[in-house]
Amino acid sequence: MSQKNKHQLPTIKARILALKYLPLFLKEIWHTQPWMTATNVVLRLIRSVIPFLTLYLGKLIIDEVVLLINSHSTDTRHLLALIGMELALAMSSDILNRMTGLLDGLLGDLHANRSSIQIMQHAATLDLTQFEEPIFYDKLERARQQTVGRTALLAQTLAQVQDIITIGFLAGGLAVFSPWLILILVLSIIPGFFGEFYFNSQSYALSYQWTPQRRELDYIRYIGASNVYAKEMKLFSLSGFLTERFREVSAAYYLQNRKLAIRRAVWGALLAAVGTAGYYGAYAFIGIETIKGVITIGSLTFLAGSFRQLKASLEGILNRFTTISQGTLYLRDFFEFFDLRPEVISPPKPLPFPSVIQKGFVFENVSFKYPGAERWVFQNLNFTLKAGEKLAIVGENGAGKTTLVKLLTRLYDPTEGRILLEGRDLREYELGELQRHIGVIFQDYIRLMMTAQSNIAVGDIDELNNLDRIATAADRSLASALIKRFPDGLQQVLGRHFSGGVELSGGEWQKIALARAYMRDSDLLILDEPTAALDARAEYEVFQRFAELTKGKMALLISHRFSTVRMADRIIVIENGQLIESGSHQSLMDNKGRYAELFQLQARGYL
Ligand SMILES: Nc1ncnc2c1ncn2[C@@H]1O[C@H](COP(=O)(O)OP(=O)(O)OP(=O)(O)O)[C@@H](O)[C@H]1O
Repeated sequence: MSQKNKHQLPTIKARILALKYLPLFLKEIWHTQPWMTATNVVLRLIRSVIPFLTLYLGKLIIDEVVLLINSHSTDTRHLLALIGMELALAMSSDILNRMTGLLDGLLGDLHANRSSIQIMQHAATLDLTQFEEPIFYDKLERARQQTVGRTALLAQTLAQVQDIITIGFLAGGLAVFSPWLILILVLSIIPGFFGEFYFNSQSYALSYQWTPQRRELDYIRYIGASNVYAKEMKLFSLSGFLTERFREVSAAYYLQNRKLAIRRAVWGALLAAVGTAGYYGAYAFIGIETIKGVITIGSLTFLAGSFRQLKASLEGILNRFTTISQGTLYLRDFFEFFDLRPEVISPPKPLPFPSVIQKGFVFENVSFKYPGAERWVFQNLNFTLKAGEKLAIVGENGAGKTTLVKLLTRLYDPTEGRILLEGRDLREYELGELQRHIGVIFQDYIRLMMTAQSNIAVGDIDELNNLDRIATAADRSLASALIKRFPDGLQQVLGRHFSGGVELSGGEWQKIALARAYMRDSDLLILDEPTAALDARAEYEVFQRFAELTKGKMALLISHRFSTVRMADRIIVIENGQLIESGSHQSLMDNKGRYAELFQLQARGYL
């Protein structure tokens, strides 16, 4: 796979460094729900003492039984008291396990919800440019995908703390008897630990390297099963093409994964055998010491039990350490995603948006190329969008019409030159305020598979529940006739994505989208191909209303339809990144330049 970037692989050092994200993560968890986190920690602390107490009680019980047998006594009160205590411990242990499990689950769910919201909120602050970079998407994908992984990480980290305390007690008990046992113990688990650490690194590396392919698989899965593409999938018989690509990529990933899984299983078995041998070595040693009379039978069970428990806990800790350090690498992706900062931002002391626009917008020597692209979309573009003017932009496909809208709304900033509003650079205004004062309906407007009400309210989402306003907007865009036909009126779910939804035609969707423009009382209204899908009558009506409703306001129209374009006060023609003509429909026709040529072409096409 060509996209495998070896140099991007996280090194051991990177993994250790990534541990620094753990405290940040715990802080996140704490903020998710402080009382739940605190209760969880306290319960785990209590739980961590129980194994030691249980083993010690076991020793006391066996010694008591031996004593009773040897002394031929029938006074079992002490024995029963001890057994009762062990019973109480066993029950508390179970209850504590269930409670911590419950809290882990609840906290995990809360954290997953919280972080999903944080990811969406942060993504919304980022630049459009960032969304166009595959590396950004990979990072976002890893941050998003690991939501479940982070939930597990929480349980693992808390269990780790619990086991470390348990180990402290058990190791104390063993050390009192013989420090050698501790040494045997450590030696028997170290090989297994390194094995786990190594294989976990490999598996993270694999999943890291394959993020682009996994994204591609998700994408193919989506296209292959999407209602949006179903008709083309059928008519172009794309299913075979897509499944073949899916098979190819998924099989390659499977093979890599399988190789690793097999190596992991084989080495895991060998290294575990070393650990088991260590345990039985220690067992033999304790057994011999008991026969020699150095320790009691109760101590034999206590030590053997402690040893077994210690081994299990230590293995747990070491294995968990590798899982946690792997988890922290994903945390790194998560926190790095939040470290991404947008570049298109408001200045520290922004200008207030002008209450009345008098001079309009001026493009001053604006040159622009998309980040990473070679080709200039504009070079030294100069024009003015005057106050109160309705300006249409004409240009062939790819001339840069939509790009111009993106620059006006500061989705991008010019590469060179500047755009002025009332004589001041757009970058001096507060970004959010600027964008709120401009209403844009893009060519590829968002089609929410939600109610008609929500779809129209997109134009000013704060007015979601203002039904009067929504109904008026629908009236103005001719969407109201459509809504009357819906069984659920404004509550009708649009699109076929969810049950009960109705699908709309292209023109019907466009009427809904146009209603958004009337939701906002914007100073500048931009319609990018607003009527492309409308029939001739609807187009005529839409524009009649549009002219009335935007009287005195600025509007920018982008259209390939000259019947639309000619309604504008002024038309500019863009070609090869330059403005080549500008004027009213009549003056441009009289000019007999490019506009007149394109107009004639279209007119002939209609004949
Ligand atoms: N995000 C992007 N990254 C890189 N290049 C882009 C991007 N978006 C558009 N372009 C390029 O910029 C040029 C202008 O695109 P734009 O969408 O502004 O054209 P347009 O005039 O609106 O075209 P159309 O009439 O087809 O809608 C095109 O050559 C296009 O390939």
